[in-house]
Amino acid sequence: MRSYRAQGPLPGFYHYYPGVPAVVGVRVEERVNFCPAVWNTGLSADPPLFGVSISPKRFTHGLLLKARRFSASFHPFGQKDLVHWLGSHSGREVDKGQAPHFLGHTGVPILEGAYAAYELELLEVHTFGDHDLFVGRVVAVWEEEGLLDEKGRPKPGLALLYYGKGLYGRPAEETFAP
Ligand SMILES: Cc1cc2nc3c(=O)[nH]c(=O)nc-3n(C[C@H](O)[C@H](O)[C@H](O)COP(=O)(O)O)c2cc1C
Repeated sequence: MRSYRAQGPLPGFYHYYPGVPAVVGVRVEERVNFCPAVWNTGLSADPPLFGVSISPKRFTHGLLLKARRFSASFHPFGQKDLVHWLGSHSGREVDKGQAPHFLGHTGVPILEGAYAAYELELLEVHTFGDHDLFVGRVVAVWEEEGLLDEKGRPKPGLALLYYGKGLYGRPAEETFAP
């Protein structure tokens, strides 16, 4: 294998991809915005905590601090064009609230078409380098039963995967339970 010493920002810090992007939905008064975040992770099962790492450059960042609640939704690969559009335009320039969505129990906007979504209440924000980790407590869950298997997992081959630098894919339909 080739190796090189890491100095400063890496040209491609993406070797842990492909990842499943979460679409972060946030609303402040009438303003609705959506921002895909592939830097997302479960943090705790009990209580259910989920985090998204968002750059302060994003319009979403300021909205999250104001709203203190947000959604995170997970989408089929068929929605790749929409997810890519949401992730390549800023709410500062376009109204991404025009994307089809509904409001959850807590009033957070949830992008239509998801196989699953969380409603989260913002618990803490921690800065790690050039991104801030927004940690939310899951207060409601939405699931599209027809898109999930009997254990609540997305059906094989369904989820949208992000490979970085504008490349998307989907998982194989073949699965293994060793
Ligand atoms: C698939 C995908 C994943 C992304 N993941 C992140 C992420 O984890 N964190 C982040 O800050 N930006 C991420 N971005 C970039 C933002 O989504 C993008 O800059 C977006 O246009 C910001 O919108 P806003 O300015 O309306 O908040 C991602 C973009 C794409 C396309």
